[in-house]
Amino acid sequence: MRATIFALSSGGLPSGVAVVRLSGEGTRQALEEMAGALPVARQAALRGIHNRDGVLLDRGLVLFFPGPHSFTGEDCAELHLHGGRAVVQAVLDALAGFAGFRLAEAGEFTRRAFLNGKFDLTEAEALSDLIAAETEAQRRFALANAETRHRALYDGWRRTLIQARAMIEAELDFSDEEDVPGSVAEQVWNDVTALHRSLRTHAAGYRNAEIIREGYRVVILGAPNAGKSSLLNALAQRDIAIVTDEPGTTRDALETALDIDGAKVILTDTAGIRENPGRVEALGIERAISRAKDADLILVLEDMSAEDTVEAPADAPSLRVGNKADLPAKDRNQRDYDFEISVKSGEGIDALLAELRKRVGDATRNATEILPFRQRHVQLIEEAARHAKTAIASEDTPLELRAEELRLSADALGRISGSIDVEDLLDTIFSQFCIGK
Ligand SMILES: Nc1nc2c(ncn2[C@@H]2O[C@H](COP(=O)(O)OP(=O)(O)OP(=O)(O)O)[C@@H](O)[C@H]2O)c(=O)[nH]1
Ligand SMILES: [K+]
Ligand SMILES: [Mg+2]
Repeated sequence: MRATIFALSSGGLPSGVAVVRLSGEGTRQALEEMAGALPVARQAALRGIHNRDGVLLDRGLVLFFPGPHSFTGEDCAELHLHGGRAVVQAVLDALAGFAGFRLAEAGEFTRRAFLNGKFDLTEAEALSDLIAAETEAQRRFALANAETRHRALYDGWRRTLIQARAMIEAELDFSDEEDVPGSVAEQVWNDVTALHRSLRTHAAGYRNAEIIREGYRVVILGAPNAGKSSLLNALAQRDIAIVTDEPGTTRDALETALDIDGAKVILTDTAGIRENPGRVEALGIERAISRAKDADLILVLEDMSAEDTVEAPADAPSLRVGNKADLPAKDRNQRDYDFEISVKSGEGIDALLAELRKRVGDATRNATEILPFRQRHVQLIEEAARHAKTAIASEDTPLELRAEELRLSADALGRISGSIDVEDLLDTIFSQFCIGK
């Protein structure tokens, strides 16, 4: 018999209310013994909750969700307790005393729901994202993904591949006969070629999903004393980085997360870049350059009252920002800035922020599009694309082998949403969930 699992499903204690969730065959027995008779299905009942020796542990709401119409598909229950540590511990201890009961592992409720066909893998992953969501864009994206839209897309593509393979196999079966229409194969390869293109485009959308889920990365780069740390503090509206008039103050990359119009932005302050740095500083500069290479936007900051300049790494999107507009400028007409600001007086900061807003908004606008949103998805899409490509490209290869490539391509797509066997993936996927989910 499969264990009955239980866990505290609500957040940290103490809290106003704590919800302990159960799932499995033993659920009825536990409710009967701990809370008297079983409550009416899906209706909250106020009950005394006892341990197995009949000692009252708490009074709270008890809900019973008989399977299969429950979250996991099994018999489930919720105990809404007073959110004290001792209350919750006593109830968990009592539950652990039933034969065949144990604490749920991370993501185990959702895993059971998946195994019982309550939703597919991408939906399950989206639920985990919904719980992790901190910004509006993350919430919207996760909620839109917690529908069958990924499966619908991938299953549609799989059908195309399966159809193509069927046509090729039909052609093989009839190849001795004279009246096989020769254009069939051509149409099939056109379809697969179009599909291959769609797979590549879809895979490329991952970067957008990453920006929504992980944040839009802005890196501030510049010579020592340009005012990088001052700018970070100004944009974050908090004193996060140390500011002094000593060049080389910041030695290491320093990150902070901002919420800009509902989107997550990771702002990174870096060590000032200069020739002949000290040993620690040199490491900091290396790190600054490596962060800048991964950035969605680099703010190249320059002290307009000083001589030092820094070049942004090629092909990274960047803005040239001149700082210290409050001071007399040095041969300024030779320099060309996108923005001139003074962190000290606040001049120009709003305009810079407006530009940031616009760029972040553009990058996260497609939070409602269907994008791959896990590295896992991209790997499988790329695998599918590779097999499709091999099938298309290898004209000299026997048709049987090309048909096999189409099957492999379809299978890779099927593994994304779990339409085909994914047993081997489940441990990795669900272990990233939280306990009680
Ligand atoms: N006058 C003036 N001074 C500024 C302005 N912005 C920053 N400063 C000053 O410039 C000095 C250096 O500022 P930081 O923010 O530490 O510069 P940084 O680029 O982080 O420097 P490092 O970490 O050493 O590379 C400090 O004394 C700041 O107060 C500004 O807009 N105007
Ligand atoms: K400094
Ligand atoms: Mg600094």
